[in-house]
Amino acid sequence: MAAGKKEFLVLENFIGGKFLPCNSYLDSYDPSTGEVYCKVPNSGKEEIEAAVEAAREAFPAWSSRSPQERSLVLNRLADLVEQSLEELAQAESKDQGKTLTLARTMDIPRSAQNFRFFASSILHHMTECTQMDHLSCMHYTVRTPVGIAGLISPWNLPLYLLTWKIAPAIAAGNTVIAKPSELTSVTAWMLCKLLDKAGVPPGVINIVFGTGPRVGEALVSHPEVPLISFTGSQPTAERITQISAPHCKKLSLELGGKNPAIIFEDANLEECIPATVRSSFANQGEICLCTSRIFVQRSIYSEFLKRFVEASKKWKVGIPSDLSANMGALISKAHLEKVRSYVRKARAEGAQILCGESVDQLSLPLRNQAGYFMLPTVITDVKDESCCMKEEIFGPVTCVVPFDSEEEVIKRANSVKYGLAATVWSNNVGRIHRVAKKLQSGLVWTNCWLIRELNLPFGGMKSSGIGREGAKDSYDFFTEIKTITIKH
Ligand SMILES: NC(=O)C1=CN([C@@H]2O[C@H](COP(=O)(O)OP(=O)(O)OC[C@H]3O[C@@H](n4cnc5c(N)ncnc54)[C@H](O)[C@@H]3O)[C@@H](O)[C@H]2O)C=CC1
Ligand SMILES: N/C(=C\C=C\C(=O)O)C(=O)O
Repeated sequence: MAAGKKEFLVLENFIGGKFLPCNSYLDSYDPSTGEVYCKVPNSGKEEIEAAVEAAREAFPAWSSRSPQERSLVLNRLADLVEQSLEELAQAESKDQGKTLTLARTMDIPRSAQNFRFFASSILHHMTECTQMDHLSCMHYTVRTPVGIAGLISPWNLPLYLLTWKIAPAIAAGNTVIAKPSELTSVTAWMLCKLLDKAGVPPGVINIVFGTGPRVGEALVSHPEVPLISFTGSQPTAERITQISAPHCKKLSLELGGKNPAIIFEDANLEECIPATVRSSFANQGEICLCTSRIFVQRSIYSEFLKRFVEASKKWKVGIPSDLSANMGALISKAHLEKVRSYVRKARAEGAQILCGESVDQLSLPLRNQAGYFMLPTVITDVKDESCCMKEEIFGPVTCVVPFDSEEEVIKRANSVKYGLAATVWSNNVGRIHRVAKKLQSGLVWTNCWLIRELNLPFGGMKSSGIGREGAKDSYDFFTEIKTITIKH
């Protein structure tokens, strides 16, 4: 390398158990500095063809292994991810912009847990049997892996969401072709280095890097990939649905949210305020489960707002390696501009910006001043019809509005196209059950946020997606069911 010339981390595709270079590469940025630091393969149809061939060859042997044998491999992968926790967390934080603390305590531990969880749950599935004695018949169901699974994941929780798809797919006996987001590909590439040691045979997990329109569409439209699991935005899901429709592919779509927090006057504000700050701003607000509409009962509205703004101002934005930071950088310049534009639109509509963007000053070290940082921003005096109350912003921006009655708040909470996650804060158990049941939301957390039970269904209603993931739901999705009738 010539003096003064910058060295980049150069990723390679992983196909058939081998790292393979690509003809062209994409720039990948460090969100905390705005500088290019990594080159990501810009793959296309050719690489998908090679991956399909490898996955097709690996399928008969892998799908014939017993669940116990596959479970051992998944457990070894979990061990290896845990052993590489620090290295993976450092890489995830640099690549995505999230704090090192969050990558260490949430992203990477959960990635290991995904493998360990499905290593266990695959051992416990049962099928059904019924009898028709009057016809001397019995009927039973069998489940078989679907084949080659196409897995497409986003940039907000890169390894966490990728492994949430890979683990159940291979546990059920499928082989996979995964396409991580082109914005955050590094930890997926690092995972490939662990596969051989874990005993994953060549071709069982193939990872192909590149953009959605090029390599993503080549994967989705491939006739030999009968199943697509996708997490990302609603417009991309629409496109995937269109492309896969002629092939009648199985689809699981985990999409966005416009998640309400409903705070009744009997809520414990000591617990509710810090939890709602976290649910609004964790991971820079870049989690599909983040709160972005806070409905507060009028009798406690002023007190809540004052305390919530105070707490939001203490949610520290810092460089990702700063262990005292609560929030790092947003994913990209384009995304930062998009999130900021919502704050400008709110102001133009007459809303008040109580803290954050355009109100407070962000202080950053010199080398991070071109990074994609933004302060946690709280908006009020905003109408339910405003785009800030309707559209997914996917950044550190949350709106706080008052409400009067239970009936009214349910109606308003349900008045958006999304239906992913809600939180309800109250000490009245009857009210909690009533409200939770009436909310159009795949997940409702009461008096808490983001406590995950991986056994139970995860997914959204309305434009938040199709299908559910979890122990039984993922098994159902990644297998085909057949009913067999025996006359005896
Ligand atoms: N889980 C969620 O709710 C997420 C929501 N978003 C939302 O989406 C917005 C845009 O973010 P993007 O990164 O552009 O999300 P996206 O939905 O475009 O990207 C997600 C994944 O889909 C792939 N992809 C994109 N176009 C594709 C296509 N035509 N065919 C196949 N794969 C394709 C991408 O390469 C990436 O791997 C964000 O501002 C946010 O509002 C983004 C990421 C996650
Ligand atoms: N799908 C997303 C988050 C999932 C979290 C979980 O399974 O615990 C997302 O942010 O896109």
